[in-house]
Amino acid sequence: MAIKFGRPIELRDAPRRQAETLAAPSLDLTIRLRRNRKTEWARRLVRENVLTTNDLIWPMFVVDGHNTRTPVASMPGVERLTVDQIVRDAERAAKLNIPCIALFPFTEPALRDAEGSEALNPDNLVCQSVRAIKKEFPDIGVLCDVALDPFTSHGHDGLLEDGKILNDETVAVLVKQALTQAEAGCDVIAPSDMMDGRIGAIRDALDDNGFGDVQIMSYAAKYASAFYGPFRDAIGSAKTLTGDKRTYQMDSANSDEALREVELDIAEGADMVMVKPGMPYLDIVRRVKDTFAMPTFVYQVSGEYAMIAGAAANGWIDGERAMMESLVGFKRAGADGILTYFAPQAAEKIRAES
Ligand SMILES: NCc1[nH]cc(CCC(=O)O)c1CC(=O)O
Ligand SMILES: [Mg+2]
Repeated sequence: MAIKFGRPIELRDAPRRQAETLAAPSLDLTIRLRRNRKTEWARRLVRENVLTTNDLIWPMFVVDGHNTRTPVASMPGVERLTVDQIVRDAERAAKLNIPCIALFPFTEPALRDAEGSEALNPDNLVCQSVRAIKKEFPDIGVLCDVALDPFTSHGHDGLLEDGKILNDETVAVLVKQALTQAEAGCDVIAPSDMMDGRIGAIRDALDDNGFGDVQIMSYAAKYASAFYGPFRDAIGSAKTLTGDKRTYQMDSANSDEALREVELDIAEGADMVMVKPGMPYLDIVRRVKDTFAMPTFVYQVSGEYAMIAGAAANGWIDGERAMMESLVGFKRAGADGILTYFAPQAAEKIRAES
């Protein structure tokens, strides 16, 4: 039915109802969208998007030591965990039915060097964690980030020469890092470095080395963002980072370019693609999902978490409602899943309400 000014065109010539009295004015509206919002049951009935526990990937920070949990100051409620404690949180994830966890290491400064060589140590914190988690909870998905920044003395994701990040030389190292993680038992390789050509190179190497079943989730459209600040505190690269990452991460003003990045990563063999950060880039999530119909993920990054958790801790917003609103917003934008530090809280809330 064609509609103009709130009155169906077919009804435009029909006699109008008289307003009852002037004291109680009544608009002559045939259509009132508020009817469907009147009651909780009706709101539930017409709800278009739902967040479920199946949508969640829980990022965790691992640190050397034993039986220790250290709060990350800029991420209220998030801690760095020793390997034994990572296994305890993996257990919590498994009990909450969260499908997948993501691992990020805090590397001791003494182990960092210009080449990020600790990334290739088969006994580094990430590999230790993967083995420990898989031993106790083989059915939970484990995702490992591929990039050199937790391991380099300069805090960049790649190899640095004369102030420049080398692309192809970095890709050669990332391939070795991915193989090291696959060897440890990682299920999903997630390159976050934004070098050109790394997805294809990693896919080839995985296939050639008997890891044909290891999935790749590409950080395909990753922007140079101020919202990564608390993460860099958490992995200890905030103070060491020289300069910024704008020669490899995307310019936040760009949208078409994100489609080109995603298209290439799909062509090179990505099984799943990701947009990062999340809340300021919902338009990118929507365009990527509509254009490629791929499993599309979004990372609600540390700074987004900090904004909500920090404001909530001050009593400025209702933290739980802001959390759920932000997460369903990703679903509405077309995301199939969300990497979020809120994963355990959100899963608990979903469970309590079902
Ligand atoms: N390449 C490393 C990496 N992987 C995930 C994040 C950020 C995640 C977050 O902020 O929560 C970063 C930081 C960066 O690129 O500087
Ligand atoms: Mg790319």
